[in-house]
Amino acid sequence: MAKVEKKQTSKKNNEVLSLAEKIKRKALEKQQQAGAEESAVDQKNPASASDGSDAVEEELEETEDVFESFTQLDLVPELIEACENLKYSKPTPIQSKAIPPALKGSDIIGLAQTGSGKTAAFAIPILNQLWHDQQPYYACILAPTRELAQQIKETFDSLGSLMGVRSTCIVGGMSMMDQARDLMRKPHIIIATPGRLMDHLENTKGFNLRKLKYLVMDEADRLLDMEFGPVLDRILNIIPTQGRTTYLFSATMTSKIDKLQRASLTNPVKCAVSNKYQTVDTLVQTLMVVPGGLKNTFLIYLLNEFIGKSTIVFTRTKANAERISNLCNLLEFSATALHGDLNQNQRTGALDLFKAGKRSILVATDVAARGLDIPSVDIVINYDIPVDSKSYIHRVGRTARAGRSGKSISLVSQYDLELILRIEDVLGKKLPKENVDKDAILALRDSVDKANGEVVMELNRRNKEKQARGKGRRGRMASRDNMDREEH
Ligand SMILES: Nc1ncnc2c1ncn2[C@@H]1O[C@H](COP(=O)(O)OP(=O)(O)OP(=O)(O)O)[C@@H](O)[C@H]1O
Repeated sequence: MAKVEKKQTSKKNNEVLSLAEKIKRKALEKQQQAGAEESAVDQKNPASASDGSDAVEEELEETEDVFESFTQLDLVPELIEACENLKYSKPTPIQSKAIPPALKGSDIIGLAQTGSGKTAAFAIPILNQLWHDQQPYYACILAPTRELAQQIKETFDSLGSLMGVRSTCIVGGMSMMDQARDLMRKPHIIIATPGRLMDHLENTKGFNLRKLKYLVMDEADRLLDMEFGPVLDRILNIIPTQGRTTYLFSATMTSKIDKLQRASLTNPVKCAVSNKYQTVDTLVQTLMVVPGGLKNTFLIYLLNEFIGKSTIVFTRTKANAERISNLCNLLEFSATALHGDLNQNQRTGALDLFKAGKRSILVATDVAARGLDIPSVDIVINYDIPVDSKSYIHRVGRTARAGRSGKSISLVSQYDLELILRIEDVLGKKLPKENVDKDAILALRDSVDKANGEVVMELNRRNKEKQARGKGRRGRMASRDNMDREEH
């Protein structure tokens, strides 16, 4: 019996694989017909893909604080050398704006587009001061997701590599015991997600932040929103206000005074490089209007068009991320999924595979929307349009970072029209429509639908198995530790 089932499954798999071949061949033929030349022109001159409606951009705020090198910034030599080692030839605009007042001891509200070097803008002044005043638990950096916290730690470690800086990452999903041991080693810098930090403040003997000198909220608008609010208030109540410097950084900042007051800033200096929800000029953003029931087909068509490019596909739900990732793999695109239903090892593993180029497609929920810096990402596809316009800004900001070019395409169904209008409103421009060959897309429909059916069946089977084993996560979902999932 088992053998028959296995044979049938393998027959089905073969069928789907040959369909995959067919899909790829068709799309490649189409691509060749369209001519490689055209796409080369678009890549060299990304603006040519837009309809020109985005030509008028509001002027950026004054650029008087421009520094041509880090040596002009009055930093300790160890930091200047670390910047050189990282190939940072000169400060980015937000670094030029934020570092001088930060070195003078001001609280800072830093606003600049995605990928513009905000992490170093707050890390450099902290490390510079730490050099003069080495103390354990000197600075605490809060971030909304575990992966972002880990990445910020890596930036502190490389910038502080010549200074003997000790840092530790305190995030959910990892062993409390190991983290308590790391905290007992008295690191200078703690990078944490709020829920897990609070757990340690309450439960880890000998750990407190009474002498904290710097508090940074990266992705501050997210940390100050409803979901993180209560735990953040508790953290802010515990740590000292006297003698503490506070930095808030984000690409999208709340202007609500009550929210900012919550962070108890003292005469903050506003360092804004972008003066509204702004995306970078090197990013080409388009949309595709997708007729009902054709989203998967449009997506597979696009992935074929961009075959070999490093792509992030964003979905609204964990289930969609899992399904799309499986669909891609069944059709022989190399994909991996990143969402909050995976355990931390799986999450880290998926991200590592994608970063190392071992998978060219990352299918993710908004857990990957903010902060992640993967310079190789060429394309962002919004399979589902985000409900929150800010999320759109952060998602598309995973490409076109640090002056590179990149492209984002949003798949817009009839139900998303209002959302996309809101996003266009926030961006202050219309998103041009992608030119598509509808016949070429429709030719893929049956094959993609069939493959999707296979995937849905398989995932249902796995879910039933999981339920039978009683491994539902529902009970754990509500816990504070899972707040850094960044999913609703
Ligand atoms: N002065 C510099 N010169 C060159 N590259 C830099 C400089 N400062 C930072 N970078 C690089 O720019 C990239 C983006 O930096 P970072 O991740 O800090 O951006 P961000 O502004 O925090 O983006 P996001 O809003 O998406 O979190 C990183 O790869 C970083 O190493």
